[in-house]
Amino acid sequence: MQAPPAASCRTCHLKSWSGVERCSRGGLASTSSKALTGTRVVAAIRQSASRQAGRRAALPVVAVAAPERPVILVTEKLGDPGIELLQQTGDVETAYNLTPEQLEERIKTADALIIRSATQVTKEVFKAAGGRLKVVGRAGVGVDNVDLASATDMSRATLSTPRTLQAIAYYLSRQHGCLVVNAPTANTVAAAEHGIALICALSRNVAQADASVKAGKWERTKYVGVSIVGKTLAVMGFGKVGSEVARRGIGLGFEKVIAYDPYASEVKAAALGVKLVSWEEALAQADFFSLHMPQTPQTKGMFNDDAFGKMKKGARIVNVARGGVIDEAALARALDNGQVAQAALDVFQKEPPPADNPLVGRPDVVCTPHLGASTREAQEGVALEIAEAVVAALNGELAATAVNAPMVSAEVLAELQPFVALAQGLGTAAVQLVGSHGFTDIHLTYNTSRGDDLDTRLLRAMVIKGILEQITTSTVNLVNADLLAKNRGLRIRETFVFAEGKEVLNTLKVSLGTTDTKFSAALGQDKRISVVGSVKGSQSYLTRVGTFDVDLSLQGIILLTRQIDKPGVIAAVATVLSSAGVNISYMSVSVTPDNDAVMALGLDQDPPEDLLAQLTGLKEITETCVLSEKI
Ligand SMILES: NC(=O)C1=CN([C@@H]2O[C@H](COP(=O)(O)OP(=O)(O)OC[C@H]3O[C@@H](n4cnc5c(N)ncnc54)[C@H](O)[C@@H]3O)[C@@H](O)[C@H]2O)C=CC1
Ligand SMILES: O=C(O)C(=O)COP(=O)(O)O
Repeated sequence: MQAPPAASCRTCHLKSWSGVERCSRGGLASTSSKALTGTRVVAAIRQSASRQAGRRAALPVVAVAAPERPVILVTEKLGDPGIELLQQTGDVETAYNLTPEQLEERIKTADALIIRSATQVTKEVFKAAGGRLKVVGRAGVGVDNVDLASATDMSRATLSTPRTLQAIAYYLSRQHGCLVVNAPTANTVAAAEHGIALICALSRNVAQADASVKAGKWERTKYVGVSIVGKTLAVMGFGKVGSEVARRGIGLGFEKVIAYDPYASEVKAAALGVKLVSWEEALAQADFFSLHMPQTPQTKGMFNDDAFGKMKKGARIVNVARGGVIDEAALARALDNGQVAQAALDVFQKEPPPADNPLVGRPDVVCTPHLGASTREAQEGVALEIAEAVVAALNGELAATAVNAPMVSAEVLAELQPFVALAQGLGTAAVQLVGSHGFTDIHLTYNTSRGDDLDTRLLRAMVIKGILEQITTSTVNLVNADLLAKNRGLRIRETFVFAEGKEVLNTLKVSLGTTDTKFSAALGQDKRISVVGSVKGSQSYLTRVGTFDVDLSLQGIILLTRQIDKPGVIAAVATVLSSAGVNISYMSVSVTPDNDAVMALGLDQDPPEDLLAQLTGLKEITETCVLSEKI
């Protein structure tokens, strides 16, 4: 078979032979843009000589003839400036309110798809696209309606990457597949303004009073409100939107604006005059709650019976984030018993909410139909932001907001592949050791034979991914990792410890700048949270937590216990676990000369809360911490 056409990289001008691949120096080959103006790159797999010989090898793509202009399908209302920009590049087709079946039909002839929050881009949609779809543009922040794994799988299915790269390809997304890009900043202010609008509407019964007047009534005593002055506002989730709400809350006259966000920077909060507090403090102190955390496994249903029960009686709640962070049935109960006085909801567990939603019909609940991002200005902003990103993606360029962009050259991928899971696992483990006050910076120490020649972009990105994806909606990749960390006020420092031998990486240490930890043994001598790991065989291992040596695979669930080393303690822990039916797959114990010990146990399942309480109830156990799945 003939080699595909050569093309030169825009960055380094070296010849590249793949239309959408990066060259070895990280630049993009220029055939992809050419391909989209004159030909279309399709995922035709070229069998290499070595594959025919029974081995798998790197498989380039081939350019074939295709229509001149790409087809861009827009399935939700997009601002005119965005449409105009897209029309300069491709044929724009708008088709709103498609059923899933209609979308699956239309997608077959699309090169790009632009959506907002209502279009579900499922596995079936990617399958139906048959490899033609190159980019999905989300005109807004949340990409929870896009099946990112399927965007990934699609490219794997069509391009079958070499076996040794599959794991890394899974993490980092494709060189040849469907990109997903979003517009994460242009609607921040709009969402914050909507939060403020709902706070005001709630405190003065604006919506209910309006409906009453329009119904011919004049109920002045029924709609007496409450003042904002003298009250405390708790901003729950102090990211882009939350911090803008806090800034505006201070201007509105709230006596105190506090924020709960275990991962936010205290410096950033203090600069806005906001005090970061713990979850319990926020619940106990606030009169108004404004929710701005993403929906993640950790935040799902976090406003439940227990949380409402800890609030001041008569608290008011506004949710412009995601419906799933509130347990809707629990909120209805809290409203029934007066624990919560009123709520204003822009988002719902299911949208549009079904007829039996327990909140929508209530007079003490104000609802808007997911309008947070719906201002003219924000929609123009996201339309332009997403159009630019989609055009760039169609031209084979990287967008800073790419959610699954091409990453690094195949050579670097291959070399660093064993360490990718390690870097992400250490980031995930480290952040789970942080207490409620967060951390200020990340320090990475590479013990490597390459010294400072080691290309750390990928590993650094994976550590940041491990950390940030536990705490934000952002999807982290090589392109945006440093920017996302910087935006959160996180400083990153890297140190190289030169090692003898040929190992690319002997150990990686991730240390977070804080003394606030859920597990004090995780603090190193420098009083920072630190974890160290290495790769043995192809497995990632956690080898040190704070000053304690451990030896445990970084997969699955890890239980850390700190204890006084005495005969019988290990057996007592094992007995508690086994009596609860929790299987221990592996165990390592590290003891200091003064009998201070840390035990690391690999568990087959998450230990229930009461089991941890039982463990800390044992006289010799001083603390416990669980590093959960997704490591
Ligand atoms: N209603 C609407 O139309 C809109 C809704 N949104 C939603 O608003 C939310 C926030 O968006 P951004 O501020 O842009 O995201 P962001 O990623 O900038 O901020 C999210 C913040 O939540 C914090 N967080 C994570 N886990 C937490 C936890 N367990 N407890 C407390 N805080 C936690 C993170 O540390 C981060 O600071 C997202 O869910 C987004 O989808 C955004 C725009 C419009
Ligand atoms: O950007 C977000 O996350 C939003 O929730 C806005 O959704 P929308 O674009 O208005 O459907």
